[in-house]
Amino acid sequence: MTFDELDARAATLDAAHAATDLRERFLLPPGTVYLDGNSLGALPRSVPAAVRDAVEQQWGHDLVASWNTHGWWDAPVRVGDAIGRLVGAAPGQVVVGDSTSVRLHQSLHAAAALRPGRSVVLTEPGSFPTDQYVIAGVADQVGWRVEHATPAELAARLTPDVAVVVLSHVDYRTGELLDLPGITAAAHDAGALVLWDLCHSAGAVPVGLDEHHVDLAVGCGYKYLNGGPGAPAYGYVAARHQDAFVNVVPGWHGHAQPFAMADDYVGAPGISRARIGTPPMLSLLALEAALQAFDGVEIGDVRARSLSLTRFLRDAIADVVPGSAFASPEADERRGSQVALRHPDAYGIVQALAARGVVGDFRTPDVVRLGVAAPYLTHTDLVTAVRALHEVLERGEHRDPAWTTRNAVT
Ligand SMILES: Cc1ncc(COP(=O)(O)O)c(C=O)c1O
Ligand SMILES: Nc1c(O)cccc1C(=O)C[C@H](N)C(=O)O
Repeated sequence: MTFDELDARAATLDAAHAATDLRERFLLPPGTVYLDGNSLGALPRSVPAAVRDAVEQQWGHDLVASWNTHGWWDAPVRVGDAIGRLVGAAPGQVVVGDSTSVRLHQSLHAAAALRPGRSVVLTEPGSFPTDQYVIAGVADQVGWRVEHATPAELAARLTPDVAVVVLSHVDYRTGELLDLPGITAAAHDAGALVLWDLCHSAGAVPVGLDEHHVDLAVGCGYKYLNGGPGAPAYGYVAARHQDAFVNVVPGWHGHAQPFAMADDYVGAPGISRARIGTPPMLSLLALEAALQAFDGVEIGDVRARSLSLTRFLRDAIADVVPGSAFASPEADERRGSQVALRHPDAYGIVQALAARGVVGDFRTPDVVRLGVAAPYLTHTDLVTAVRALHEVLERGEHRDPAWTTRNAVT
């Protein structure tokens, strides 16, 4: 296809998907094609005024009364319910606060308490580093052995000593989407629990936590949920596990009667039991405002748009850069919301693209990661990105010596 033909095809697809074009709900710099919403989501238009109000009115004027008058105390569960709608969890099962790493640590300890006598945590090789570190750390603390299995090997490795299976719903590097319903059911057949990391799927892919009887899940607020840098994470505890949920960090916000200031810990009923300490209120309120970008939108419709965009991007790259080595799966049902390419000069490509206003990211050792946050991207944006990629490669911009020094954060 020529670029003129790609432009025409993009225009047709954009018209067909006009109902899910939510670009107006975001503030993005003009001239930028932002393909890194799977690292830091874009700024929703609803956020600045909400943060200003939280700072000036709620904190600055109403002061400590805001814990009651502005609903600060209940925010972790209220915002949890809003996230729950996007990941298929009925109200009262998601709590917001702390980082994904902390929520993972907490959930793993809870899993150990729910499956006493079992000695293995089964996970995948090559998952996001924090997941690997936290799994190893908790395994040391509770006396588990860590075993690794690829998704294809999982079924055979589900022996009766497995306490919990911990997986990323979408792989951060390749964008591979795992079969959450099938794996969850297989784990349950073996008597194990499942704990899903939803960082790269929440807000982009339907998850169906309740529908598929997931036990525990965690995720961050700053990628496809657009909560901003350092947005608090969330944890899901299925209602059926809440009474037996042991909170390894039993902070006072999770106490049944926090203002009784009791000497002994008694966990609150329901999901509040998973609360820890004072949440980062400003960030939590920013996340709550950010979630308004999904108001009136079904996640299935976001997914349909995302699939059209990633399919179009993949096909266009294959067309324009023959021989492209894709790391992300071709089949729609196995691809999350990103297109990842392997290239020996991946770092230089990402830098050269950024110099042209096309922001993706590099993941070691050789991955160009193009995240596709469907609400604020169009097929036409993607032609701009592919045109830039074509020109970078044709002109050798990716081999510019300026790109040999790697930045600390990419
Ligand atoms: C799969 C996955 N898990 C966890 C994290 C992050 O954990 P934390 O929020 O603790 O930095 C990320 C991204 O940073 C991630 O991609
Ligand atoms: N959480 C991040 C951070 O604190 C600094 C820089 C990047 C991030 C990210 O979210 C990276 C992201 N999880 C990834 O998939 O690579």
